[in-house]
Amino acid sequence: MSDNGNAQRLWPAIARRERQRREAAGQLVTLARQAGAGLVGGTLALHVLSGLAPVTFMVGVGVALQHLAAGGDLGAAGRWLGLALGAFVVQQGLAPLLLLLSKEIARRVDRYCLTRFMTFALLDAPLPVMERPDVADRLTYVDEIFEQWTFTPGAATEGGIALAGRYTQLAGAVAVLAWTAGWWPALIAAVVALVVRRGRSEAFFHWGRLNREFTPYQRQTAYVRELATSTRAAKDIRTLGLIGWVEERYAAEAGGLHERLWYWRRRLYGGPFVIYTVLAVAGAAAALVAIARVADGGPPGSAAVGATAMAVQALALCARFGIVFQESDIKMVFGRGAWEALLEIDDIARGATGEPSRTRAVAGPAPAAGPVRAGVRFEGVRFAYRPDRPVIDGLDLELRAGTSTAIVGVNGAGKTTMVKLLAGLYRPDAGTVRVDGTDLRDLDPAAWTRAIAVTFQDFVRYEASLRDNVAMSAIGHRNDSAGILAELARVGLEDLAASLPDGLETPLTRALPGGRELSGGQWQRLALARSLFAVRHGASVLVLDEPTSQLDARGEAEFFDRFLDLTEGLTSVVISHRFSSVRRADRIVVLDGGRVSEAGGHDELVAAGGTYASMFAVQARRFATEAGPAGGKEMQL
Ligand SMILES: Nc1ncnc2c1ncn2[C@@H]1O[C@H](COP(=O)(O)OP(=O)(O)OP(=O)(O)O)[C@@H](O)[C@H]1O
Repeated sequence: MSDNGNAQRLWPAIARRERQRREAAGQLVTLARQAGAGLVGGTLALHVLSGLAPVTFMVGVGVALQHLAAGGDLGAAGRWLGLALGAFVVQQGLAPLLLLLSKEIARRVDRYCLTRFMTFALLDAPLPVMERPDVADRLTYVDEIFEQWTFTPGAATEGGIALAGRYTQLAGAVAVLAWTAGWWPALIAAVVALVVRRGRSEAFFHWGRLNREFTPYQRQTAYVRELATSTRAAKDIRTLGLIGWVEERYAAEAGGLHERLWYWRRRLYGGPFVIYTVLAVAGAAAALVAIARVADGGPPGSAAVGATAMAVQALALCARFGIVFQESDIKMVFGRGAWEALLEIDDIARGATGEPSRTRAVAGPAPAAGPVRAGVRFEGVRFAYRPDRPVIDGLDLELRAGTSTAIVGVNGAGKTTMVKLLAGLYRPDAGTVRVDGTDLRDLDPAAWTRAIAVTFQDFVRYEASLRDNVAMSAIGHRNDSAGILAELARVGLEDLAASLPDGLETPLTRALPGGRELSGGQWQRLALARSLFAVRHGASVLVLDEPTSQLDARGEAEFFDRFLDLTEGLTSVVISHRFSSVRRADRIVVLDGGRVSEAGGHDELVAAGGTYASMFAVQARRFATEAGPAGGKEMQL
C-alpha cells in the first residue's frame, strides 16, 4: 500500500474515531442531565476544587520553603504553609463527600436507564422484536450489567464528571511550571501529557468496544460453569454421567475465551504501550532539560532552588496524567456499554416497527373489559417467523362467543402461534383477526389484554407469593383473597394455602425466606387458577394451551369432569395433545399446515375417519394398553 493509500485510509478512520468520541461525550451529557443540574453542577465544582488542592499544596509548601531557606519572613512562610495545610484538609474532606455525591449521580442515572429498559421490555417492544436474536442478545447484555451493578451507565456518568478534577490538576500543574520554569517546559509537559493520555485512553476505549463482542463467549463459559456448580442441572449431570463432558467443555470454552482476550490485549496495549512510554519518558526528559536550563540561567540562591523544586513536582503531576484513571476511565469505557446497547435496541425496534408501539397500558386502575358478544374470527390469516416459511397460512376460523373450541394438531402445527395471534402478541402478515367484527389492530391493546386470559404451555412460575402468583392476571384485584381461594379450589388446590406456613403470603420459591416449592402439576393447576382469576374479574375469552400436560391421570380426569364448569359462558380455546382434555369442547378443530383441515364435534370427527379419528385411535389404543383391563380414568377417552 502506497503512502497515499495509507493516508486515504487513515483520515476516514480518524474522522470516524472523532465522531465516536463526540457521540460518547454526547451520551454522557445526556445521561448526566438525568441526575439533575444542581447535583451535577455542584459535584463538578467540587471536583475542580479537589483538582486544585494538590497544586495549591505544592505551591504553598514550595513558597514557604523559599521563605524559610532565605531566612526571611517567618510569618509569610507560616501563611503559605497554612495555605498548603488548608489545601490538604480540603482534599481529604472532599474525598468522602465526592464519593457520596458521585454515588447519588450514578443512582439517579441508573434509575433512569432501568426505567427506560423496563419500559422498552414491558411496553414498547412488540414480542416479535424482543424475540429477534440481535435484540434478545442486547437485552441479556443490559440485564447482566445491571445484575453485576458495577459498570453501569450511572458509573460511566460519575466517571466522566470526575475527569474535571484530573484536567483541573493538569491545568494547575502546567500553570505552576510556566510560572516557575517558563513557557517551554510548560508547553512540552502539557503537549506530552495530552498526547500520551489520548494514546493510552484510545487503546482502552477500543478495548471497551471490543469487550462487548466477547460477551457471547463469556456467557457460554459462564453457562458451562453454572451447569457444573448449580443444583439445577446436578441431577441430570450425575445420572447421565456428564461430569467429564462438562469439564472438557469448560476447558475448551474458557481456553478459547482467554486466547481471544490475550490476542487483543497484546494488540491493543503492547505496541501503543511501548510507543507512549517512550514518548512520555522523552517528553519528561526534554521538560527537565528545559527546567535545568532555566535554573542554570537564573539568579543563584534559595528562591531559584525552591522554584526548581516546584517545577519538578509540577512536571511529575503532568507525567501522571498519562495513566489510566481508575475513578473515570474504567467506569466510562465499560459503563457506557449498557447505555449504547439500550440505544441500539431502540433503533432496531424503531426500524422494525416504524415507531415504538405500546402493547399494553401501564398497570393501574382499569375499566372492566366488556364481554365478547359475537365472537372472534380468523380471516385468511398468514404469519411467518421467517419470511419464506409461513407457520399460519390462510387460517379461517370462527370462535363463536360463549362456545368452547379445542385445537389439535401435530407438534409444530402452529397452535401456540395461533394463540399468540389471538392474544395480539403477534400481528398477522396477511389477513385479519376480528373481535366482534373489529380488527384486533384497531382495538385498545390494554382492553383486549383484560378481555382475554391465556395460560401458555410454558407459563411463568413467579418467584412471588401464592397470592401474587394467582392474582398476577388481574393484579388490581390482588386483595381479593376470597376470589383467589375460590379459584384455587376450582383447580383442585383447595388445601394448598392452608398447608403453606404463611398461607397466601408464602413465597413460592425456596430462594426466599420461608418459601416453598410446588410440584410441576401443582404449578400447572396454579397457572390455570391464574387465568380463572382473570375471568372472575372481567375476562371473557379463556385460552388454555396444554392445560393438563403435567397433571397425573387423576388430575387430567378432574379437568375433563370440570371442563364444562370452567368454560361455561366463556369463549374458550383449549389446545391439547391429550384427547381426553379436548373432547368435551363444543367444536374440535384440527390444525394442519397452518390452516384448518377438519372441524366438528368429537363423534362427528371420529365418524369421518380423518386425521382426528386416526390420532384419537392411536391414543385410545395406547391408553387402553397402558391402563390394562382395569382401565382407570384415562379410559374415559
Ligand atoms: N419465536 C419463534 N421464532 C421462530 N420460530 C418459531 C417461534 N415459535 C415457534 N416457532 C416455529 O413455528 C412452528 C410452530 O410452532 P408452534 O409453537 O406454534 O407449534 P405448536 O403447534 O404449538 O407445537 P407444539 O404442539 O409442539 O406445542 C414451529 O416450527 C416452531 O419451530
